[in-house]
Amino acid sequence: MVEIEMVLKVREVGESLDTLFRHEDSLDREAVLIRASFSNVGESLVGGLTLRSKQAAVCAEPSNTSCPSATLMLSTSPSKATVASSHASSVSSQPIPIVLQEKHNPYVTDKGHLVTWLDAMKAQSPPQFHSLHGDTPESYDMEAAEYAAWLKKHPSALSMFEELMVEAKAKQVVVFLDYDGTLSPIVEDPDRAYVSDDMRATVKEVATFFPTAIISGRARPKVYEFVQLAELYYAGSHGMDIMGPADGTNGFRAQGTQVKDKMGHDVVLFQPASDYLPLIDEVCQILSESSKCIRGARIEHNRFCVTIHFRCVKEESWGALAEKVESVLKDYPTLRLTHGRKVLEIRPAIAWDKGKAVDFLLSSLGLADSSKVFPVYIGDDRTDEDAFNVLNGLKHACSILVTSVPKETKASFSLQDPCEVMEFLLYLVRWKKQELEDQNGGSGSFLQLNRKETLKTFAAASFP
Ligand SMILES: O=P(O)(O)OC[C@H]1O[C@H](O[C@H]2O[C@H](CO)[C@@H](O)[C@H](O)[C@H]2O)[C@H](O)[C@@H](O)[C@@H]1O
Repeated sequence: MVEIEMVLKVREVGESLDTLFRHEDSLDREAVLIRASFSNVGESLVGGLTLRSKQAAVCAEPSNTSCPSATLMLSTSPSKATVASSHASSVSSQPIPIVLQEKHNPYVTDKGHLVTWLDAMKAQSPPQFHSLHGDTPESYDMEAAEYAAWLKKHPSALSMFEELMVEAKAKQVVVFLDYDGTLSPIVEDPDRAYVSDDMRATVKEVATFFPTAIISGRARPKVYEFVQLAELYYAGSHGMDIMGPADGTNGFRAQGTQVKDKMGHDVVLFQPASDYLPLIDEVCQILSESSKCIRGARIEHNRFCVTIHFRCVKEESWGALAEKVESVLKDYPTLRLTHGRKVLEIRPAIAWDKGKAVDFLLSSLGLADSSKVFPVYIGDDRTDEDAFNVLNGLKHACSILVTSVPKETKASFSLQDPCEVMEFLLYLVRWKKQELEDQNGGSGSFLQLNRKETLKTFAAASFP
């Protein structure tokens, strides 16, 4: 079978590929299209490329060496165009769709308004609550009132704990945790976003009772370096790099390719965007060079994504940084831009995100029956909204946003900061212990028995 490398461009065409080939004016493009046409359009195969219909909404362009090698499946409409990497197909029969997007700049926000990247950078960096309203007693009252109103829609997961656990009773609780801003506090230097020893011990205990995964935008090895708990599942690069213990935890074992980690342990691995690695390396290198002149800018290689930090960049230079990012990204149509807390992020334009990672982990752990499972997801960032969305589609689940200011979110509940996250996790552990005790003939209210003790532990927690 002939291997063809190409960039996939999805577009709506109302005519057959045969017609499209004839009308193409670019020589290069014709060359590829002729190669495609020789295969006879219509459920045929060209070098890993399946053309399912004459009404295909796809045209392929010749690649340069930086393009991901193609293991592509095309279908009849842009919304169905799919790309499947060899890794993905080994554990998932569903090909992963390509994300269709508007031009890189300006782009469409969730609300459908066209905004420039700069506006988006400002929007994701709202001033702290106090500076929004000034520093007068009235402004404090106003903020308190706004927060109280918001809390009615997204109540504290701590105050709702007992009600929540009524729903969780007799179900398998699965815990999904974001890293930055959830397990560790937000700090200026991403390399110093440590998790406290108390938080580590808490997560370790959580994992002894429930299958537990950390789903982060960071490179998976970096999260592992911070957390250092081998019993967890780790999904790095926004879920594009999933690893878990091969022997499973709590009797649950995720599917994936079995490999050995650096220490020689057997682990399972699932990397739906592995074809993109060379491309991401290249973009990371270019951006690291081109952003050198912008003081405070920092480029972080997150394996399957590139993160551009602007937390330490003066606001007057944000536009210049956005321009640098745009000028690089326009040459890479198979990559897309998202954003988080004072970061822009470049990632493969495949429909894979933290929500898909949650879905994947649940089904690969054999926990896809939503009537028997109670997933809990805790996260603080825009990228966690994809996971909240998935949980909202399940029968029983608990989605929690970590924030101390009102924010637009799909999460049902809230916690203020990592300290409260730890308190909630301790509640979970104690609830489980109580449940096991009750099964053995004990009784009593979890909160009555444990609240004082929990708060004591929580107060002793330190976050560097
Ligand atoms: O999905 P997450 O685990 O929340 O990771 C998202 C990004 O987190 C990190 O950046 C954020 O935390 C930094 C350290 O506190 C902070 O300096 C930065 O402004 C935040 O956006 C991480 O460095 C990124 O690579 C992750 O994508």
